[in-house]
Amino acid sequence: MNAQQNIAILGSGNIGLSLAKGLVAANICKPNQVILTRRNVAALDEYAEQGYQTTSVNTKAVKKADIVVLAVLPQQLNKLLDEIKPVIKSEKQLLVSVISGVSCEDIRKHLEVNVQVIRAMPNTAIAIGQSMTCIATDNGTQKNINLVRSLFDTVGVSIQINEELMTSATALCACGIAFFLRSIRAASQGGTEIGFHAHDALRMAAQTAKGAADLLLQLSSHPEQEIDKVTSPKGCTIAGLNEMEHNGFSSAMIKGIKFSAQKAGELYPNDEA
Ligand SMILES: NC(=O)C1=CN([C@@H]2O[C@H](COP(=O)(O)OP(=O)(O)OC[C@H]3O[C@@H](n4cnc5c(N)ncnc54)[C@H](OP(=O)(O)O)[C@@H]3O)[C@@H](O)[C@H]2O)C=CC1
Ligand SMILES: O=C(O)[C@@H]1CCC=N1
Repeated sequence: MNAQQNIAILGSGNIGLSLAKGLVAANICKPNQVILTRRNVAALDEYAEQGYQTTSVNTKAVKKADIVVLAVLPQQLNKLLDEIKPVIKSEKQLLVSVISGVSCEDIRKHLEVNVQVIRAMPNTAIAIGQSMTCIATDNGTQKNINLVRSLFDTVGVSIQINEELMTSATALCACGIAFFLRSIRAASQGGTEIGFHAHDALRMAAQTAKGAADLLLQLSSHPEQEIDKVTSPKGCTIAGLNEMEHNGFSSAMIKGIKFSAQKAGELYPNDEA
């Protein structure tokens, strides 16, 4: 982004603020180029103090912005689109939606404007530059796809996928953060049962999980290849692994991800009361 461009984040909650922090931390833009909105604007006071623009008036934010990020809940989207409809100009703004379960076409149909819409599915690790972000569009130009990918590449890794896979990407990557966090938490609880203080157990489990992920990412190897290096014959690793599998470890993760993806496809429309 150049110094004259602004990005509006409509719906500055968990993911909207994580995105804002990530973009500023990566030096993509200054806080004063980011316009944060939410209805309870007082909750954004600490961001206003840091130099971000804040407002509860979405139309004001859209008018100033080159890139408009939609980051409300699926059930809050229709009201938001009704509000910004009069100020969306197809030739001016690029819409980026991080909203789960809402297609580019759903958004254009509601706005009745042929604006470019690019979907991005990041996760909360975006705040520390470690997101896995999936990008999809049905009408974005290559130039704008490249722009959006370049934004998300500075705050993690992005890939472009077909739009029909976005609900699957939501489950695997966006919800996935929670699934891996819960497994680290479970490992730390096991660690406490076998003798470590809770804070030590959590740190040890988290660093071990990071090492496991980096083995795959840095060596481009397969999990089973790395597991084979850990499991000594008649050893304690295979004993522990098999006990976990007898209790449904892999099956629970697979079923959870499938259920999550199904739910992601059912989130919209379901307007907030
Ligand atoms: N959390 C995550 O890890 C991820 C979430 N997503 C998607 O991002 C979206 C947001 O999720 P999340 O950040 O968790 O949800 P949050 O509830 O934390 O954030 C939504 C924000 O939108 C604001 N909001 C609601 N209505 C309006 C409105 N009309 N105008 C302006 N702001 C509004 C709310 O504040 P207020 O009530 O004050 O208006 C709230 O701060 C969802 O669609 C979700 O599917 C995608 C990837 C990852
Ligand atoms: O739980 C949710 O619905 C959102 C979508 C992805 C992450 N959080």
